[in-house]
Amino acid sequence: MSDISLLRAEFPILKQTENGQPLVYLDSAATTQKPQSVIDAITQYYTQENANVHRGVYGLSERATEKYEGAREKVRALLNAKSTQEIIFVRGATEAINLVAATWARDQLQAGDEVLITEMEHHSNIVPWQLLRDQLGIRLNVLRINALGEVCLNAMASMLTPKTKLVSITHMSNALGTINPVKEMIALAHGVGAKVMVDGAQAVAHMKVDVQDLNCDFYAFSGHKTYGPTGIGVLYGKQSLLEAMSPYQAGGDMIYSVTFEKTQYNVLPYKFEAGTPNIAGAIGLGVAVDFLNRVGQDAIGAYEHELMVYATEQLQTIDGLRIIGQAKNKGGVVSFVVEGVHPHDVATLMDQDGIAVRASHHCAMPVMQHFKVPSTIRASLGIYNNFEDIDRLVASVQEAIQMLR
Ligand SMILES: Cc1ncc(COP(=O)(O)O)c(CN[C@@H]2CONC2=O)c1O
Repeated sequence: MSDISLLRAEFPILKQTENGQPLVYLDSAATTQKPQSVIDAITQYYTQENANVHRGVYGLSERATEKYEGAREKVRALLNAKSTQEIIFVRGATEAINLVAATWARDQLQAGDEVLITEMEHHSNIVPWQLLRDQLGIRLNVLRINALGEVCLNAMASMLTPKTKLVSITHMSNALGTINPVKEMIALAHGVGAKVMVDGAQAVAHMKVDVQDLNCDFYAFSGHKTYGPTGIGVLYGKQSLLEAMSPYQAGGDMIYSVTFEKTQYNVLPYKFEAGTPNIAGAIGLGVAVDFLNRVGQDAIGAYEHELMVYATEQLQTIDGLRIIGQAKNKGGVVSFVVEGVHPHDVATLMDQDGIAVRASHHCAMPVMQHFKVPSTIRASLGIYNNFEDIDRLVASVQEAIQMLR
């Protein structure tokens, strides 16, 4: 692992204080902080390279297009996709999932067909399928989690039927930290002919993702959770599926020719990229990919795992504190509740100590229902966190509890 103190120095926001204390940022599952290289790339685009892409026949536009499409190639390589035609730029994981629901699913699913999700999904991988259930009459089946926050492959196999047409699963839970055995889950789903969408929002910044090795049909992630800017994300899709899918949004750039009688759509990936894209965001994402490649996704995940284990051990010494989510295979997320005090009150007091944690249902209300809690306090890790951050977290939790009890 690269020198953490040198890596921390690349993140300007970490130099500031919060309520007079050095900031301890422990909400990377919500959004990661941005390295100076990403910030500089966006500034450089707007100060030296700004032009619309794909259509200009002048140097500025050609350079902007080169940067934009260069970012797409970086993402292709990061995911080990076969072709840049399989890399669609969207706003984030939410839009990626909604795009599949609005196109592939609406094209392919009919009343009585089944979609399988897990109990640990983020709302962005629950509600789109509920909308289709209510509109198309499909069945939405839910693979339950156990007391540790894990799914069971045997239980999944027993829920798959010839009517299961889509399995949509998170790679890593934002609320629990559970890392799912997605490769095995994909193989099980393909065994009954179902396609598989993987929500990778919490995975790409923490582990190497190889979409060909996984053999997933779709894979989604958000740039802002991978040290990139907000408003840019990626949908990977197998080219054969994307070719057959109806367009998602209609307008400029997604067309080849338009008459009032008929429109011929553009080739991939542009068929799914209507209108002026988030050019600066994509360029920023490309530089974030450079950062991930320089530090190493698996190295980041391994370091965060060490911090997570240390944080769990330290927090568990606190009377009345219960860790929510104790999967054997777990990423850099520690969710917990404390008997007799509300998560929001604890997090609010922790903010006074300069500690930034999330107190919420984390857009995973079914997970909260499963564990019978209204919300949790969640500390989620990034490459810039260190063991001192964990010590300050634990001390601040202890102090907040004493004040509240
Ligand atoms: C597993 C998962 N899927 C999808 C999303 C949606 O991503 P976008 O908001 O980028 O479209 C999130 C967001 N995570 C939330 C956002 O804030 N805190 C969280 O844990 C997520 O954690």
